Amino acid sequence: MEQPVQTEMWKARSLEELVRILHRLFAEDKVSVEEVQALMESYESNPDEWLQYAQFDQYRYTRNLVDNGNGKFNLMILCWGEGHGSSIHDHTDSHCFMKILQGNLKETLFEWPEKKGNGEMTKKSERVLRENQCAYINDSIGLHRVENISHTETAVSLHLYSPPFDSCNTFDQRTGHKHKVKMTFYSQFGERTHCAMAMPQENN
Ligand SMILES: N[C@@H](CS(=O)O)C(=O)O
Ligand SMILES: [Fe+2]
Repeated sequence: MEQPVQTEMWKARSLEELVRILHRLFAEDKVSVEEVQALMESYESNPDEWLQYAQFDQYRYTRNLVDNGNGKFNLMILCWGEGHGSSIHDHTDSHCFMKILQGNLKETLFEWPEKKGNGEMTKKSERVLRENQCAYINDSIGLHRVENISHTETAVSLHLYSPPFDSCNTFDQRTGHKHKVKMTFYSQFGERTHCAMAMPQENN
């Protein structure tokens, strides 16, 4: 009988421990997507540990930097008010892990538009991600839109991007046309980011 490949199983008992193990994994030359996903899923969300990073905005979802992973990854907490959502976007050739810390998020997958296309984008699938679940996406899987469809509950998610990036493309669902946007942090390490220039918050 074939033995299943034994990957090391980690359990992160706190957010701090999760960050510590992530640093260890990303210090290696090769990082396993499955291992990172399983590790992030193993952390049982405890609001006491992440509340300091969870800063909400009235109008749109916020991105709050938790750790810069020694340059190898960015770990951040995204806060979604009732009805907040992203546009359809790519992930700039990075790996993207998304774990739900509180509430539910709907993820809709789309195909990349045709090079010279000019029509409605093709929806591939949709699903609802629930507390403690960890999803994964990269550009070869496709594009996605993420939404907190609840009108009564906020949602909080933990995202890991490797390598880190600060811009991505957003796509118009009707035409497939893309538009490069810069992404900013609402807070970093628990401190509200100062906007030196009166720059509008340009998430996707
Ligand atoms: N990739 C998005 C969040 S999500 O909608 O996956 C971001 O980093 O802002
Ligand atoms: Fe995303």
